Amino acid sequence: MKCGITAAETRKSGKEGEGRKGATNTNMGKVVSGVATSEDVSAWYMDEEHSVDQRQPHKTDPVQSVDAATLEALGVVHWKLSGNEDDAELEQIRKDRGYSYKDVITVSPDTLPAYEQKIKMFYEEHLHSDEEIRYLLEGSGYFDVRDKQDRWIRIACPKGTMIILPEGIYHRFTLDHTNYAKAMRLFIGEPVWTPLNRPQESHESRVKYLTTFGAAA
Ligand SMILES: CSCCC(=O)C(=O)O
Ligand SMILES: [Fe+2]
Repeated sequence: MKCGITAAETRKSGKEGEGRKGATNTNMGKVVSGVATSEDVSAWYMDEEHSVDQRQPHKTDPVQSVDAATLEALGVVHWKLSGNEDDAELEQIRKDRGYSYKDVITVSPDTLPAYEQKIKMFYEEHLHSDEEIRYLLEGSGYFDVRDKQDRWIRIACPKGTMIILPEGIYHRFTLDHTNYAKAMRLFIGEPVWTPLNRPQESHESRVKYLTTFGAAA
């Protein structure tokens, strides 16, 4: 199901966990069945407790939730799928968006070569010259993205999360307390994973991102 929802729907659906049931999202072409509500995404503004383990949730007190409409305005789109590799909606998204390449990465101390180095690299604030597309098959983790005021938003990605970060957005990734994430990586054509660490203000992908999504909300 597509989790991007309109601001109006977000207002109607009310508190997290009380979303409208049984609605049909007709906006997304063939991927239409399902429920688009605020309970589909769990995202929040991060605290600034730099001394606390990055794998902790880093919620503020009180929690400042971020809805799917806010993420969408940053160019971040996501779906909640089954978590199976042969998910029919996944195949439809791949077809619709031209994701010809796929592989699977398992982020855990036992499976990922140069684990410590990669974990550190994933958590350095960076951007890419293409979308970053991940589909969580097992385990979980957090993607953090910068909002328009340069605040960190933490997006919880449990199994089944399909998330697309747009080209040029500043972001980072961390495992959570489970210390394990198995994810499908998707790409259009030959993949380029190179992280371009901040600052990248004159990089054409950053300029393009700001032109498309940069205007203050
Ligand atoms: C959930 S996938 C692991 C992180 C990753 O591949 C990345 O940040 O590029
Ligand atoms: Fe990245």
